[in-house]
Amino acid sequence: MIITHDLNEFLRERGHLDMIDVSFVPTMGALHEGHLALVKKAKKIAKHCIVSVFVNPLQFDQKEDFLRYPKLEKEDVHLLEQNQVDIVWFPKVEDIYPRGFDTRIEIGGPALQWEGALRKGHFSGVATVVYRLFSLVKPKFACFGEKDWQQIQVIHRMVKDLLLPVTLVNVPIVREKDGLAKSSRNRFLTSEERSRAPFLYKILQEAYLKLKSGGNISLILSNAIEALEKKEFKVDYFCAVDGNSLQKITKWNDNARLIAAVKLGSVRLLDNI
Ligand SMILES: Nc1ncnc2c1ncn2[C@@H]1O[C@H](COP(=O)(O)OP(=O)(O)OP(=O)(O)O)[C@@H](O)[C@H]1O
Ligand SMILES: CC(C)(CO)[C@@H](O)C(=O)[O-]
Ligand code: BAL
Repeated sequence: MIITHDLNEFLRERGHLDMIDVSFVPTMGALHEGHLALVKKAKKIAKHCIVSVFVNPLQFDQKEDFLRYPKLEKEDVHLLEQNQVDIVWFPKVEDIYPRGFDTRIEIGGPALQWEGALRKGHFSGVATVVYRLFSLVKPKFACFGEKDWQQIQVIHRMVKDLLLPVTLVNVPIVREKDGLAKSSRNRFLTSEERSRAPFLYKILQEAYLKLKSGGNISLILSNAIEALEKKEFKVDYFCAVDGNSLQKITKWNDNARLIAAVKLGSVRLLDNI
């Protein structure tokens, strides 16, 4: 496995794979089984797999969130080595945003609500970094996790609208045994919060089953929110939406998605079903 922090070295090594199928997994590091599911999928669909590890400053609206984002380079390299990745690239900030860089990608539609409304500039930061990474990596395939459902829809919109020559592949959510969606930020839960955290998925599942069997959407959602608040989750949103446009729906259907973001202590949990 090639491990590089140097853009020129990365491009040289990438050049050696140029004529061959390459899949790409962009990450922010502190890798766990969720990321590894993306890597495994990437390895299945293409001959070579490239992983990037870059904590993108542009997508953080809270400085403290950026500063405390876990950095575990040695452990990440070890996990990727075990999974036989071809290249792991740790870009430097100046490689992604060189002096004078002054472009932002702004996406409408699926980026406007939920995470987009609550985290100012977040999806513009995500889209801009993903576009830059795609330009440098030139992958045939790129894998993204369904844990960040809205992010996937935003990136699909960008790829479609800007005619990017990449095929996006979605990977289902990987969960802990108790149902909590794996996430790098889970490590910041206290042990008491960690034991309460799976309640979010439990409530999502219960609401989903009721919605699927034709129950009243607004009643089911308000009961779910009430149950979460009773357990002292601060609910940012818990909503039934169209799975692609992320617009609220009033009637459950086959393309619907239940999405949620809640705060538990200092951690924001994202999940969907
Ligand atoms: N539990 C999971 N199941 C499937 N995919 C996941 C999971 N966790 C993260 N991913 C995916 O891995 C990619 C990189 O995500 P990222 O590095 O931000 O990790 P993360 O665990 O989501 O961290 P955090 O949400 O705390 O920022 C994204 O496509 C994300 O959706
Ligand atoms: C796609 C991504 C790597 C862009 O920084 C990030 O948003 C993430 O880890 O989901
Ligand atoms: N995993 C999504 C990226 C973020 O929360 O910043």
